[in-house]
Amino acid sequence: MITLESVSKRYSGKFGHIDALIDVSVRVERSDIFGIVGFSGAGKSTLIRMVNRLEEPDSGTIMVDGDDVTAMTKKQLLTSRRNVGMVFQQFNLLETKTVFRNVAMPLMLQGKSRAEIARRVDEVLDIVELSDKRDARVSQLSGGQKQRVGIARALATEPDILLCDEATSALDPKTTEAILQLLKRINKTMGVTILLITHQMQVVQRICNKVAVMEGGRVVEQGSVIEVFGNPQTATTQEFVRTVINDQIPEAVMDLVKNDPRNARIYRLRSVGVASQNALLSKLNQTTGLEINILGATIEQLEDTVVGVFHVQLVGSDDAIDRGEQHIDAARITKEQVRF
Ligand SMILES: Nc1ncnc2c1ncn2[C@@H]1O[C@H](COP(=O)(O)OP(=O)(O)OP(=O)(O)O)[C@@H](O)[C@H]1O
Repeated sequence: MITLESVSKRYSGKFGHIDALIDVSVRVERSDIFGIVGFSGAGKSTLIRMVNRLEEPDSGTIMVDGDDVTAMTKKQLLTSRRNVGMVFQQFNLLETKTVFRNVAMPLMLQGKSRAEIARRVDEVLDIVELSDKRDARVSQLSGGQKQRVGIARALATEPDILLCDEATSALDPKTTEAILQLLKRINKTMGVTILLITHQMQVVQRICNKVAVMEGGRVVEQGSVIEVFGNPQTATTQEFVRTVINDQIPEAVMDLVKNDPRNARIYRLRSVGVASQNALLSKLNQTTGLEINILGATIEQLEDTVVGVFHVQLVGSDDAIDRGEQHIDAARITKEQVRF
């Protein structure tokens, strides 16, 4: 549905150049909620702006719904943009105009009739649950209500794709959650594909099914949210995942372990689904006779499953611990020895 293939973009200026995107390839399927996460300056905004050609790539191709965006004429591009709604962090609304007027704007630009505009605006205001504010001025609304207007405006032209540029970054946690649930409902009930950029992993955890992690203009990791959260490969991804799933052993626990004179090893285990983890630990104990101490555990829900990080101390002979390791590998649980 949206495919970026080997896209690169360099900004040049007085002080040299910046490679904002380096050989970026991303594939968003129909009905995905695809999150792009990264620290400031990673290239997220540049990437999302490529999809409706607010930015021109230096090289690579960008396909939206089978059409090559980079090869479009101005007229074709205008038509294509109607199919791609955009939601902004700072809302980008006309503050002194009414909610109705703001949402009507893209339809007016399309030359729709007054009756058609009124019908569609009422329809989308109902979707974002803001019908009672139809005639209020935007300046009188709260941040969350403003973002609902922004989403209604983006949906007015009945797009198949919604691009969200840090859509919840200016909102408090409760309002963020309400807006995220609204986006999820729009995705599920209307089948709208959502591509969003964020620096908050919580946003990805709450609503995305796929994620790409960006760093220094490159996509360093991408996949299903469960794959990436369950087994983050790069240091940057691990840092982001850690903001949602704590994978550190509490210091006080570590101190106790350090002073334990017995032969032992500590492992960080990552698993998808709790059942597998629980079964493994009891099996380990039964078959190897190891003493197993859980030093910490974090379990977080992702989509319809859970991802867990467990720290376990295996106490016993080296031979028994080696056999324990084999059981862990056989259970397809990702393990990493924690050294101190
Ligand atoms: N128009 C521009 N001219 C020059 N450099 C730019 C321009 N736009 C972006 N950049 C640079 O390109 C890099 C990527 O910027 P981009 O805005 O895409 O990152 P980002 O991940 O969206 O960051 P943030 O979360 O802070 O918005 C940065 O180093 C930025 O300074």
